[in-house]
Amino acid sequence: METEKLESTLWVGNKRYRAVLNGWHFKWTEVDKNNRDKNTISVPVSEVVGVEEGRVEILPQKSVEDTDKDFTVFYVKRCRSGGTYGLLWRLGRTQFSCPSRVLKDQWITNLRTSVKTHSPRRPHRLLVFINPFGGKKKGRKIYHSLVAPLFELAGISSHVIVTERANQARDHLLKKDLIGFDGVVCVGGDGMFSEILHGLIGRAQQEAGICENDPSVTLQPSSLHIGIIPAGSTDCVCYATVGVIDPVTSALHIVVGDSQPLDVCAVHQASAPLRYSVSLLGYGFYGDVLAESEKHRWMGPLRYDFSGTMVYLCNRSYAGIVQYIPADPVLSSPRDRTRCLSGCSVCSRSTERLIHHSPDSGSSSRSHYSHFNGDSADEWVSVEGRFRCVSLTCMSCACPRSPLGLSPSAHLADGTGDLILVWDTNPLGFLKYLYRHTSAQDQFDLPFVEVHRVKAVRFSVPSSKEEEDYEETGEPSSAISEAETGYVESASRSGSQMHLTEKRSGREMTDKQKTPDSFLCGLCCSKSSAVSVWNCDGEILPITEVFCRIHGQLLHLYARGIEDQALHGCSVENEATSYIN
Ligand SMILES: CCCCCCCCCCCCC/C=C/[C@@H](O)[C@H](COP(=O)(O)O)NC(=O)CCCCC
Ligand SMILES: Nc1ncnc2c1ncn2[C@@H]1O[C@H](COP(=O)(O)OP(=O)(O)O)[C@@H](O)[C@H]1O
Ligand SMILES: [Ca+2]
Repeated sequence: METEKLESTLWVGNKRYRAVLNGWHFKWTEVDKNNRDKNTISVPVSEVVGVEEGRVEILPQKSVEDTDKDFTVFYVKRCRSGGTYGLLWRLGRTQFSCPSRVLKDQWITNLRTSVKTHSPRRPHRLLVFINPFGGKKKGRKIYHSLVAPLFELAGISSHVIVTERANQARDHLLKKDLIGFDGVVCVGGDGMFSEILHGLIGRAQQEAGICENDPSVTLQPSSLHIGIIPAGSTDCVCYATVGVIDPVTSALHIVVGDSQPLDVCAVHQASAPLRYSVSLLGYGFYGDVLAESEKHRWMGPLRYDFSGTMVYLCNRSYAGIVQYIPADPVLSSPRDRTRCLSGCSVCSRSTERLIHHSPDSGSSSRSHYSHFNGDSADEWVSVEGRFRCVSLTCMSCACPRSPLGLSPSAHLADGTGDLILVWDTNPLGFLKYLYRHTSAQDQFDLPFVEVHRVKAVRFSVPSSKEEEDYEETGEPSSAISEAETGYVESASRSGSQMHLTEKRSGREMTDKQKTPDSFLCGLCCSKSSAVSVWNCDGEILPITEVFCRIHGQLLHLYARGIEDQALHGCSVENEATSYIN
């Protein structure tokens, strides 16, 4: 737009600059005494956070020196962070002096207009939920000292709710008036994010008159974006969508109005309410770790390391039948060694596919997905045996514990999930599998591990297992000991591949029958069970049988995916954790 263009001499300290605003970019180039150009700094106007009169400072505290020929521009500055794959965003600030007051007013007006024109998706009003008990219990401090000043600078007004109980945020989003809000901010961990996800998706279905419990309907995306300020224990959704766990970086992505679509897995259970998952839906090891960790919440984030060790020592595996509908292998593969980065072409192609193929009304139009006992049997692949863990994830699940994640080549918004089957193996083999999550070694290159890119999954327990479990205890995951150890061969992939699996019945064990493994279970968990539970983004689902369907791009986050470090020249900085300790 012509009116936004501006070019003049400006001063920064005692150095003279030629400053140019051309609509999309604001650049300033140092000019030496002989009028030769030196360094140029170029900022896309979409990354300008605010333009203020005078000489202004925001962090750590706001200060304003009201000089009439000066203005201050705040913008996004990138830094590399030690040990992570993404880029840290910091608030850059330059104080300019103009030759006249008129020119200063012109710069301020043109810069502000340019931001409005070229960055139209910025939020103006946000609903903020803070979980004061998430992670290291620093949610409130993180929000008020690091995030709120940035929102204020960007002219965002926020309504803040510090939760007083679990599910308060979900219930608020399901029932209260949300008119006027552009988005919802979650200050907490993956469990808190899950509450907000349930609230917003539920609300969108209510408003569209869609029955979300029907696995065959196409769900309606929520119109509100979600911003995540990481303040939890795992913070996997933040790490996998931004590349760093850093409140300032996340707040700046919210301020500039970034938009990252996200796949969501709907988890249908026969006799329990529908759940949604975006990070990990895990049975076996990850279910057991979560169940164990709930007893040690007082340990904070360390509870997962402690419980992970205990559950590993218990050396458990579980019988299961896994069925899945494979995704189109031509589009991508979980073993193609690519990574879903900002501007990912696989996800962009999926956007076109999803937009063109989604039914226009979005209401209860039928898709080819079947119900629990459904049809379209020819598409389903079935495997059966004993598993250390069965994991389904719509994204890489990268987190500080596992910087590349459970499935490093998974895509955030391609409408598929990755199903990881870890068959029963010896303790050393399983340790090798777990250990590979902490490095760049391929965790799928192990004989007892399979990974499939899928659209839907069913999981059940061979019928005798569950019946015996229920008969003895009245509930699926209670204290049933394991006995009668033998070996049977169970067919996988319709008999094309055979897996040697252990056969166990659900009868009480005598002391004589107890193996060293179950002795350990007696020590750490006081119970052992024939069935595990599901870990659904950090929430325990105490059932075994589930039907899962991936809904492509059902949510939008204020994020842009992990930025490729190679594409951005930036300094190295190790301050990811230096703000709040
Ligand atoms: C010998 C070294 C073993 C290291 C194993 C590392 C494997 C880590 C994979 C972690 C995947 C995490 C997926 C995210 C799950 C979260 O939804 C869930 C809840 O998070 P929050 O609400 O923030 O508490 N977190 C977990 O289930 C923790 C799993 C930790 C397993 C060790
Ligand atoms: N005020 C509260 N009191 C107790 N639990 C809460 C509160 N607010 C939220 N929760 C619940 O706490 C759980 C864990 O929250 P989260 O922020 O993910 O922390 P963490 O990552 O440490 O598990 C979530 O499932 C959420 O429902
Ligand atoms: Ca996906």
